[in-house]
Amino acid sequence: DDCTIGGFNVPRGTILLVNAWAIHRDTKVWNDPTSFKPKRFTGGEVEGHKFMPFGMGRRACPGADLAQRVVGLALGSLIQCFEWERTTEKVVDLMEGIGLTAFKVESLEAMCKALDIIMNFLS
Ligand code: HEM
Repeated sequence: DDCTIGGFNVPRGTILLVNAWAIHRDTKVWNDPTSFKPKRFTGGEVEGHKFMPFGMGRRACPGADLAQRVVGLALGSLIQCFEWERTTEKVVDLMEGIGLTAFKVESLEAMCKALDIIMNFLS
């Protein structure tokens, strides 16, 4: 049906796209939005509820629980099983590119070496 959202009249049949990118960077919504502050998401702090990488509501991503477990597991395995080094002393450029998925403007180059514990496991 026709409705009003945030003061805007939205006619029935309109396709609405939620700009999660902008919401995630909105200073009215987040304290210091572009800073890396993992504590935002720990201890049930309020800020975590405003994070919506998997969408929200009825059509939210049904794979969110699986994805969050796999991302943590993959990242943890990479950190625990390998020693990582940068290829240069240059400060890592964290600027993101433009597109549908999040990628870096400058690709991250790194060297990794399997730790003994994982070498034993693999052999
Ligand atoms: C880090 C990984 C992932 C991210 C960031 C992600 C993100 C999203 C987002 C933003 C949507 C759209 C939600 C909306 O329309 O409001 C979506 C939809 C969907 N995702 Fe994911 N997703 C991920 C992984 C997965 C996985 C692992 C599965 C399946 C095993 C999955 C299955 C789906 C499906 C079926 C939909 C469509 C839901 C619908 O339209 O009703 N996703 N996802």
